[in-house]
Amino acid sequence: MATISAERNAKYKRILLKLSGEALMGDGDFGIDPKVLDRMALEIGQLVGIGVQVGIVIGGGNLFRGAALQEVGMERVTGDHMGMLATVMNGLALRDALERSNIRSRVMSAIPMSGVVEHYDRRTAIRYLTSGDVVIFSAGTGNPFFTTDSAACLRGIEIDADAVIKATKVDGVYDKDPVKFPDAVKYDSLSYDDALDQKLGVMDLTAICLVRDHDMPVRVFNMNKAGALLNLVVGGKEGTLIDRG
Ligand SMILES: Nc1ncnc2c1ncn2[C@@H]1O[C@H](COP(=O)(O)OP(=O)(O)OP(=O)(O)O)[C@@H](O)[C@H]1O
Ligand SMILES: O=c1ccn([C@@H]2O[C@H](COP(=O)(O)O)[C@@H](O)[C@H]2O)c(=O)[nH]1
Repeated sequence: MATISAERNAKYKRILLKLSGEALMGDGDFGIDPKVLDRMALEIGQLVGIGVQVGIVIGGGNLFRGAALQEVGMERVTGDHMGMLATVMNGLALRDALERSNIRSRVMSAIPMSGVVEHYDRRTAIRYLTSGDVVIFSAGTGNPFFTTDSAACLRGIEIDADAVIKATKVDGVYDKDPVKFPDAVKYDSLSYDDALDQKLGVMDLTAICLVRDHDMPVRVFNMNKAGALLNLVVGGKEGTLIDRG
């Protein structure tokens, strides 16, 4: 059967996919573009179709970020709470798009929100993944002063994923921010220690320390490139690999 042979060929059997909240805006500057969500659902469905187990952490940068709210005068912890709630809204929107594409999915939240989404429980999440459901882990780590990159690495380690796959707007990790510096040079791979020493801004340093300490590989790729997610999951060369080198 095609599905079984593709599953055998997949390099990763279980992944933690980190989706940028900002990317959900599409061409807008706030909120959610339904076309972007539908495209994400299609690409996630391709993974499920070849038997890959998919956990997702979604960011909140399209709605609120605690640090930005603090800059305009709000107390930081309140701002972070708003940022985490933003990721729950994004998670609900993604679940809706997945289910419209007939992809079974669940939203779990690190902050209890009875009647809206399930409270995060690791063993239940692993059970859902094993049965083929996509699990969206929302509300970050549940704690202020963290980011969803850290949440993605944390959940990736907890669910024993084969890799954390960070979907972003750039096509990998560069020696400096490629959005600001057109002469930035891309890495095909680099070590955790290099990423930390060079303070590369593609992921926060807390997240990189966590994956380094648990030897969890991270791949950064451009989610606007059609087919890239499937390609990297079956072992194609996409983006940048961060590992122990
Ligand atoms: N050395 C670097 N290599 C690649 N990208 C970098 C680097 N330094 C900074 N960046 C920036 O990091 C961004 C990637 O982070 P991204 O916006 O996807 O994550 P995020 O802020 O965690 O997402 P969100 O909060 O929207 O969920 C890129 O758009 C790029 O501009
Ligand atoms: O564990 C967490 C995760 C996130 N936050 C807050 O949410 C926003 C949105 O997350 P992004 O990673 O920036 O997309 C973040 O800026 C924090 O304010 C949090 O407090 N704890």
